[in-house]
Amino acid sequence: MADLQPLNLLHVHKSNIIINRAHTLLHSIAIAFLIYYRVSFLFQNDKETRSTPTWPWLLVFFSELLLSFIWLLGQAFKWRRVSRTVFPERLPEDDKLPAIDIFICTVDPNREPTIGVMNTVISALSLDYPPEKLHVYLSDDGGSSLTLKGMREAWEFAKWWIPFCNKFRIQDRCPEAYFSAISLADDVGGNSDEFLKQREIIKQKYQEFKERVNGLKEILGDACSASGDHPPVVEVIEGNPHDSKAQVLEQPILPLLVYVSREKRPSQPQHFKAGALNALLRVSGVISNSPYILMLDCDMYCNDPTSARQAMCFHLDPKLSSSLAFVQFPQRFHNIATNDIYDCQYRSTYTVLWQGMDGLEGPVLSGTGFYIKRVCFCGDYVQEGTDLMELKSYFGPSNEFMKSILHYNKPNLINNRESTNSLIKEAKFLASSTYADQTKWGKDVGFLYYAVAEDYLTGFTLQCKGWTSVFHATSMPQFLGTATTNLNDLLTQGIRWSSGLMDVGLSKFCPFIYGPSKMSFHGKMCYAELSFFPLYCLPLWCFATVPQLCLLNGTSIYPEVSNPFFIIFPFIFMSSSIKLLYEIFITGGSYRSWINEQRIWMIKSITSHLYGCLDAFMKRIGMRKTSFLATNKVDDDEQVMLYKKGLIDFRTSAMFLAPLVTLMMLNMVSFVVGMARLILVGDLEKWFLQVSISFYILVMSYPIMEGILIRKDKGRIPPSITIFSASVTLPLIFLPLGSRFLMY
Ligand SMILES: O=c1ccn([C@@H]2O[C@H](COP(=O)(O)OP(=O)(O)O[C@H]3O[C@H](CO)[C@@H](O)[C@H](O)[C@H]3O)[C@@H](O)[C@H]2O)c(=O)[nH]1
Ligand SMILES: [Mn+2]
Repeated sequence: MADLQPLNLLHVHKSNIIINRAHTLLHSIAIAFLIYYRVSFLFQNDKETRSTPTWPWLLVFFSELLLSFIWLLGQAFKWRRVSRTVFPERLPEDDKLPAIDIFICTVDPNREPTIGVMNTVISALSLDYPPEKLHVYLSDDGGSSLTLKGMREAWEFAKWWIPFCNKFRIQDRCPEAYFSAISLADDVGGNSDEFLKQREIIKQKYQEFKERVNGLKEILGDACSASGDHPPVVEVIEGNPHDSKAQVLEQPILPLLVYVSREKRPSQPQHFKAGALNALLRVSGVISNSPYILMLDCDMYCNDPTSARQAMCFHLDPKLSSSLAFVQFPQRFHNIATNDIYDCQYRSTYTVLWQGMDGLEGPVLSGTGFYIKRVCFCGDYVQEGTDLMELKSYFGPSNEFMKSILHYNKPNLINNRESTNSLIKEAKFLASSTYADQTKWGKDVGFLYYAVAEDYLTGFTLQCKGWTSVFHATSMPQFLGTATTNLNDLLTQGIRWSSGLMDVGLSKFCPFIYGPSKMSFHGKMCYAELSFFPLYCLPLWCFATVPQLCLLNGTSIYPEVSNPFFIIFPFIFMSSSIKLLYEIFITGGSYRSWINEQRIWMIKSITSHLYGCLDAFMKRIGMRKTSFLATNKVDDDEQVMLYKKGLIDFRTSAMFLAPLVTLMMLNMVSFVVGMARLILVGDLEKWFLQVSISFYILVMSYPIMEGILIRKDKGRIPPSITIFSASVTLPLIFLPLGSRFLMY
């Protein structure tokens, strides 16, 4: 009887669907009126038209169309929002569960502190899953001896940590998080003497481990920094032979732990994270070859040890499993303040958008925190009767690797020293920088190399082939990462993402034209929205400049208050704002989230999305090369202090600050001039909308004004930027340009 009970349930959010569809309809009607108004104005031939310059009209109209188009694409996310429940207790016995390989990527110990990476490794080693079925691989793209030595230390500490977690059923299996948590009341161990005594011992061990890892950095000095020129290294971590076994009382069974650093040569393209993951796919193929793989960024530790079992509730569900490629868990972060000034929790992505896609073919592959089937990465090449030589031309020359893909579900575990040595030799060959030359790796096999948004692109092509995915979010986050908590990291990361997504949109992979595709039209709309949303930068730049410059030059580009079409504009604004507020409230946000999200959307569009789009266009015409600067995961005290106080840290480059400051000033000027007109001339009717836009932008720019005028801390806006904007960009570029160009 028991196996008739489902492993998971799907809940369709019916009332949400009704509200969303009704709103889409209403909002679309308003947009249709707006388009009618603009088009009929352009074709009018009366005196008024002739006296109004055409350029600003066209620019504003174009912006309205683009904004509406991206909005319309985004409605596909709202079409069918669903959520899921799992029943891990109904899973088969432990000995019937499939094996899992865990991949963790790191690249640079200076940007990604080793102790943090090791915490992720330890949390993965201690997942609540049969240890003989777990194999943890760490890819070190920097080839740093610090990471390798850190791993050996982590292994020693794990021998203490894992039995402790198992014995007292510790929930929080990331040691750093566990020992820095204030309340330990949730531990099953409670207050028993034995537990408290053990915890003290383990805490001491953790301190020593941490000191040793941090000490390594000093001992190794420069030798530990990341390099782009190093041979392949593959090492199975087995611990220190001098360490007497008697020290650890119960010798626990630990998962396999493997260090992999693929070969890198400056003359060879390395393809960043996608290249690292593909090397891991090959290496793990000949070592453990598990049918499922969990992928993690080095800062994403396992917060809920049961995530593997949760994922298996989908992968082992006979109704889903044949087409299911991956189970995606949300990216959540451990360092978010209550006032999330940078909107770095990606509330809308990991609630509204991914749940919406889950109601279609499934969410986008999100880089980290997903359990994926290994067979997905083989393309369609592994079929019965395919010639071995042909297979080698797709997958490369290794015989061992061929065996692994042809028997993908037969684990190839290490058993004796001799075979271990030959396996390691083969693994190094598979991790060499030329192994995949002239093969299908990166094109059809493994992670695709075409864009730096390798996760989005790879997941997209999988779904085009008919694979599906599942999204599962619970109130207890399965994984926790480090969010960017300063403007510089946020905007730098934003450039990479928007450039990577635009790369896809501008290529043959553009969701609307790529085929043959088994994806639904709604699914394509979602993918298209994600790859084109950086284009929001164009309308946002336009709305921040054109109405203002027109106001300064006495040109009205919106209907007067008495015009029947006037009402469309406030209606569209209110309708989208109220809808956003509704979504924020049903997903646990507040008014403050609304302001933060709107503000960060504006700041990112004006800066990183613009630069990201430019970067993508320049790569397209061959003027720039792809790059991937790993996000900084080290924070300094000043930055943390500013973040906790809810103050934006403006210590970033002028490239980001100058546009923000200049646009704020332009809006200030136009607002003041507009108000003066209202008072002196009294033509409120005519200027109401243009003045309101400036007012709204000024309200949203409050932190910028504060950063210029009020703040005295290190993170304020440097006076040089303010002076530069006030004396060069605004009076010498914007104002003259605006008066010349926009008046035709
Ligand atoms: O050449 C590289 C560059 C990066 N990484 C690793 O890739 C991961 C993600 O890099 P990070 O700098 O943290 O990028 P984010 O922008 O925070 O990452 C998001 O965006 C990436 C795509 O741009 C996805 O791959 C990530 O999973 C997703 O979390 C990290 O573990 C890095 O160590 C490598 O292994 N090799
Ligand atoms: Mn990251």
